[in-house]
Amino acid sequence: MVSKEREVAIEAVLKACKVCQKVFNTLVKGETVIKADESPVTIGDFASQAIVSITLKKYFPDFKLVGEENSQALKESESLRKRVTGLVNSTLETNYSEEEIMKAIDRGTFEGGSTGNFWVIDPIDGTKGFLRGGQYAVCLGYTVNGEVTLGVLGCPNLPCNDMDEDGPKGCLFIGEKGYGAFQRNFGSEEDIPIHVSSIDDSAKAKFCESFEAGHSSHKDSAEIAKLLNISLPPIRIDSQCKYGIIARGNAQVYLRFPREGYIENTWDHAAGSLIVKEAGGIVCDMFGKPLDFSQGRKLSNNKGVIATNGIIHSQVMNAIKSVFKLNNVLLG
Ligand SMILES: Nc1ncnc2c1ncn2[C@@H]1O[C@H](COP(=O)(O)OS(=O)(=O)O)[C@@H](OP(=O)(O)O)[C@H]1O
Ligand SMILES: [Mg+2]
Ligand SMILES: [Mg+2]
Ligand SMILES: [Mg+2]
Repeated sequence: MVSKEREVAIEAVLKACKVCQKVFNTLVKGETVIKADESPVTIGDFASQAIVSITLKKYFPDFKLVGEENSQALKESESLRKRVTGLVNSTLETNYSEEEIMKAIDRGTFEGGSTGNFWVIDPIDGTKGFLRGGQYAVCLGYTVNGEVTLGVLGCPNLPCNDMDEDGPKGCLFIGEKGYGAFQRNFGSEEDIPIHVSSIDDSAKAKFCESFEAGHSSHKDSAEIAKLLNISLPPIRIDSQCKYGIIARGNAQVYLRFPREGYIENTWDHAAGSLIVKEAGGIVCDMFGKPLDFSQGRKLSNNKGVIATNGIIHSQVMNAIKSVFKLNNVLLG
């Protein structure tokens, strides 16, 4: 059975991907703003969040949305406001006012929590990757009583076939609780079932991690890979595309060890973690605890993220334990 939420999420993410691709080809200096946490946000992030919000409202007028972005920077800049409004209207073939666009973006201020139904949007995950022409993803999750039940990732720059850079690019990953995980290539309507890799020997495994060492310690992951006898170099890509490549079996392990004190945002993990689980994998934090999406806008009960193909999960967790013990870090 295909839920209405799933079809709407696919429509929203595809339209948002379209605007991101449009922005990448026309982005000029001054259309990127640096936020208080020093991360970048572009007119693409704002336009993408507005498009997802408007699309959700069309089908679910009372929807609630936890979104990464808000309209503050647009309130302060007429040129950004005009540009985002123009992008949304040209993509959706609509005629919304600047105020309506900002209101749509600000639907994303919902605080989340453990009850009721709400959506979770990262309009561009991997904004730095997006700016670099690398990997990024539009990530939309749906949460029921604190649990993610639907996830759609739109990955415009990801190769459709394995990691073949010379072949076609652009695909969606779709996961719905209890119904498995699928890949749909841009321009196609076929949902191809995907499954995690069946590799059971960690020495043959590949792992992936953040492109940015500041987002996840490359040094810790290299030590863990060594203990697991992994000899292949890591796949370093931005965004939740990492969950996508675990889900379809291009890599067996995703390691994420953020700096001390960093708490993950729900929108950085909601959609991707469900897709890996529905593809047969396991997702948890660095202590082995399941990701807890019931705590509001952040994963306050978790630290770091580990995703595996399931088969080698306990080997990976044991390697993590011994490396962090060696480094005198207390594991809870
Ligand atoms: N210090 C720190 N530590 C860990 N994670 C952080 C940190 N700062 C930001 N972020 C979040 O990381 C999101 C980018 O995803 P990745 O880290 O997987 O990709 S990459 O590092 O860009 O390769 C990125 O998502 P976007 O803001 O959507 O790009 C951030 O939410
Ligand atoms: Mg960001
Ligand atoms: Mg993000
Ligand atoms: Mg983002």
